[in-house]
Amino acid sequence: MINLTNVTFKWHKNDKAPTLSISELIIKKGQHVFLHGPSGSGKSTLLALLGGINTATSGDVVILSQNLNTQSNTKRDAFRADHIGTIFQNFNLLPYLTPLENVVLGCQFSKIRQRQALKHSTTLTKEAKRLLNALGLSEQQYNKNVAELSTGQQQRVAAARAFIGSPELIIADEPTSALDTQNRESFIKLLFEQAKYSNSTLMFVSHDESLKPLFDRSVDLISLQEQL
Ligand SMILES: Nc1ncnc2c1ncn2[C@@H]1O[C@H](COP(=O)(O)OP(=O)(O)OP(=O)(O)O)[C@@H](O)[C@H]1O
Repeated sequence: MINLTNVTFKWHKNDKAPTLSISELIIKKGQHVFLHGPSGSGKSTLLALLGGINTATSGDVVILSQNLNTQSNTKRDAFRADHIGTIFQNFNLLPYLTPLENVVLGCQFSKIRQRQALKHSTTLTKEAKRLLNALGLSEQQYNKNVAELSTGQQQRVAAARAFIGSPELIIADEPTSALDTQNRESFIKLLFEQAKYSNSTLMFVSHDESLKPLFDRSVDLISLQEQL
């Protein structure tokens, strides 16, 4: 599913040392992976490589048998729309759309994701409702102004948007940092249920190591790079 080989990444050509240097990282399909490491260790940088937002300075970043490092920006954008759902730390919801519209938007740029969504429900709106319900947002909130939702409610909308159309990879960058421990755990369990339902691999980043036991596998970015 994910296969990184001899990957280095420098933000600037003249940087003395790379921000990331990973000899090998293999993630199997369907795994729920907890990626952790101290602040500044490169977690978000790695997620940006996996999502094809940035490309490695050297090495291969292969996702679903496609080497993102040899693809054009346009191809990587299309690949991301078709195969990757992202839950951002600050959620990145569009404030002028309702929660329901925000979720449908998650598959607007991909025919593949739309087709997948329509396998589960008869319309995209119905599928968005199914996901919002499964992720714990009550129906009264579906057509509200997004700006009027609490942090926890916005997080559920962001997760439903990532999952619509069952992308093979879900990338979640510190999505629970604003929640208390109990809400964090229950939200993560809902994420796992959806990941299972859509057979998605989950890459979840957090500082909070107490969450580690909930996951199938944990990757410590510092030790990963020491394996060089
Ligand atoms: N756009 C950028 N331009 C230049 N350097 C950057 C950029 N973004 C991040 N960096 C640097 O890359 C390094 C890794 O940053 P990154 O955000 O990936 O770490 P992180 O582990 O996700 O940190 P945190 O846990 O604080 O979010 C840091 O030294 C940071 O200063």
